[in-house]
Amino acid sequence: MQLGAFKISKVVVVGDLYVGKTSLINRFCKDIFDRDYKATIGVDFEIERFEIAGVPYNLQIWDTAGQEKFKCIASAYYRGAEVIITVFDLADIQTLDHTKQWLEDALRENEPGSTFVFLVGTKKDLVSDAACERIELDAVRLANEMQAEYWSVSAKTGENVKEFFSRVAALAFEQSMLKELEKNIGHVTQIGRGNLISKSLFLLLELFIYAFSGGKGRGHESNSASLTSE
Ligand SMILES: Nc1nc2c(ncn2[C@@H]2O[C@H](COP(=O)(O)OP(=O)(O)OP(=O)(O)O)[C@@H](O)[C@H]2O)c(=O)[nH]1
Repeated sequence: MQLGAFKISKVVVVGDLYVGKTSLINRFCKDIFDRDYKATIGVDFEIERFEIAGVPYNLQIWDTAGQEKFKCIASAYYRGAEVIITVFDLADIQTLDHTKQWLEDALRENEPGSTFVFLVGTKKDLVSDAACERIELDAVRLANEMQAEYWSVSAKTGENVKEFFSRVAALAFEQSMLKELEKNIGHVTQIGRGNLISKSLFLLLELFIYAFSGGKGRGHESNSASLTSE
């Protein structure tokens, strides 16, 4: 199967300084947590490898600087994002107010309707369950306005981090397949005698049959797809 065309998706992580963007990425990609703060200068990125339904698939995760003075460097990397993750600190409610602006800046560099948006509250370990629930009322309302999916996580304890990125990978993978399908919708392949079927549709069907007949990747599983992070 020729699946090379959709094997990488770009994910851009934005938000105020000190909200925990680097820590979130490091917990997921390296399974580490550093309590010392080192500001991101400009941008940085990690590539995380998955296997979805037996297909190798990569997420290129861009960590951007929250500091104002680096904003113009970081914004040069927003283009071509399939996923935008807007991050705020559950223990610093002001950072939630700034997420809309971060999202607008990131969306400006991308085609309308071409990105999945997530709103993520970090440092869940620093707030009580009751406080978290109160903040989440506002966060979910804002997420609806932003047409984003809301998640709360802790890079320190690791709570929800794998689950969150599994969801990101599953949605990005699905989006890549649909894009591939749209691109090739005109190209038809003859299957057997007389049956015409889009090559990509055929490919998709093959993939789904494989996925749902137990052809799962190795390693941890998410709610929505079987993923292996290598
Ligand atoms: N308790 C706790 N502290 C966290 C968590 N995530 C990040 N931190 C701390 O918050 C501080 C800032 O984290 P960073 O990940 O560097 O923040 P950032 O958003 O990447 O910051 P910039 O690079 O300046 O944009 C660090 O001291 C981290 O240790 C968390 O989930 N829980």
